[in-house]
Amino acid sequence: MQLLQTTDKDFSVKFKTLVSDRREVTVDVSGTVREILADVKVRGDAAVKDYTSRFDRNNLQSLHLSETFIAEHATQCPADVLAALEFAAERIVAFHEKQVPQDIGYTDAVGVKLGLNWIALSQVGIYVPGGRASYPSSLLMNALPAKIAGVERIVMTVPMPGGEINPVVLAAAQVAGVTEIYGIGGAQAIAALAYGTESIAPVDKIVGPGNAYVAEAKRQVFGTVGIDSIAGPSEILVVADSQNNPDWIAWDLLSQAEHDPSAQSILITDSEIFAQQVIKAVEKIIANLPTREVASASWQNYAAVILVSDLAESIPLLNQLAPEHVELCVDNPQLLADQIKCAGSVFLGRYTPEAIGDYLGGPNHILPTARSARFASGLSVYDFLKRITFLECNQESLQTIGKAAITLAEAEGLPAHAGSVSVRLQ
Ligand SMILES: NC(=O)c1ccc[n+]([C@@H]2O[C@H](COP(=O)([O-])OP(=O)(O)OC[C@H]3O[C@@H](n4cnc5c(N)ncnc54)[C@H](O)[C@@H]3O)[C@@H](O)[C@H]2O)c1
Ligand SMILES: N[C@H](CO)Cc1c[nH]c[nH+]1
Ligand SMILES: [Zn+2]
Repeated sequence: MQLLQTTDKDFSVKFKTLVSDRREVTVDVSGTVREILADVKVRGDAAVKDYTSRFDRNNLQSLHLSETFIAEHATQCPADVLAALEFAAERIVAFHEKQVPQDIGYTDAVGVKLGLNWIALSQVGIYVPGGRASYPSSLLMNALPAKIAGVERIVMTVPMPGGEINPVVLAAAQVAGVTEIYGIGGAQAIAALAYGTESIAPVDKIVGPGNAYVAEAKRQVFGTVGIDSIAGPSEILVVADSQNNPDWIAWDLLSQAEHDPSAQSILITDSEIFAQQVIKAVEKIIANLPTREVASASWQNYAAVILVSDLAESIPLLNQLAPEHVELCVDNPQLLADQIKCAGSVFLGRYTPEAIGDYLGGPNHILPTARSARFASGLSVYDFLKRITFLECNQESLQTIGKAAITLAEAEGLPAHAGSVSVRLQ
């Protein structure tokens, strides 16, 4: 891992490369994705099957996974794993149930009735990644908030590389009550959900994480359908002082690196000795780790240890990076946490490894990446709800507020607007 010091002359140039929001969106990916989307829009199931054969080495007869297939595979999930899924689901549900918002309804001082109702989306697509690893945890994080919001139709896609699926994914689907499942992934799955095919009816919104192809496909279908946020290749930024065990921090950095060659891991510390200890620990772990992504050159390009003279300096750097996950491994982490403006999710103290949040802390692990935490938030119940507002005047209240509306309509040069109010005032 490269070591950068904020006092170096070229620090700002090097830091800029870490901040680049183009890390996961190469021209190559957006061009490939555009072609896949256009092809699926025209050729439907046939195109989805072609790409699934090419990218997932899976020659599907049917995109849909039958009830029997799901049940047979789900029963292969070991009992201890099923119990852990159920435990995780309980914690995720408990946190997300607290998010359900209240409708608004009141009559104002002049007698106008006003209201705002939260309405669940009717049909959503949830993307469960499955290229390099399988993600039953992402299935729970996607589906449980949708269920709590009251979504009627939840359509899940999950790639099945080589025609295989981890039984734990299908057990998680049963825990979450997801039944409409298609064994497809990547941009072709996003296209099928957005445009529909012969065998998949289109949805209104697509949520969920995925690699650079999935993230780019969600960007490109936005407008045809809603999307949650860009939840692409994982990121972690650890702020740690020298009182930490370097091995613990090294594992934390690698926990996100192992997701993807485009993942990003950054440590900010105020101790050069500690920085060197963590770099060494990372190298030692990588040498013995079976996961290939962490050793890849592209991961190393986006990974760094930044040496600051005071940990207070970490805050402006962090807010610029807007990382998916932040760990604050310091005493009194709340002091730093209160100053964070841009991050997906924050983990406080030395005993809250980010991996706990990945599985069962409670908050959602589907979080904005590629600096989109500047304007977006993690998945929540709100993503599955929309709002409709209501307004009711009576003859008296229209008299009271109508004249100002006529004045504004005339000021905008829109006489029919003015007329539709004034005819009611006579
Ligand atoms: N930000 C979050 O909230 C969050 C949560 C969980 C996982 N993740 C991320 O999800 C991702 C999972 O990635 P994954 O690859 O394991 O699974 P994935 O399901 O996202 O991607 C697999 C699909 O990518 C497509 N693909 C692969 N190579 C391609 C190519 N050359 N051309 C066109 N399409 C291609 C294939 O269609 C394949 O089905 C990781 O990047 C991980 O960091 C993010
Ligand atoms: N760290 C991922 C989000 O970036 C979520 C995850 C699922 N399983 C393991 N990790
Ligand atoms: Zn993870």
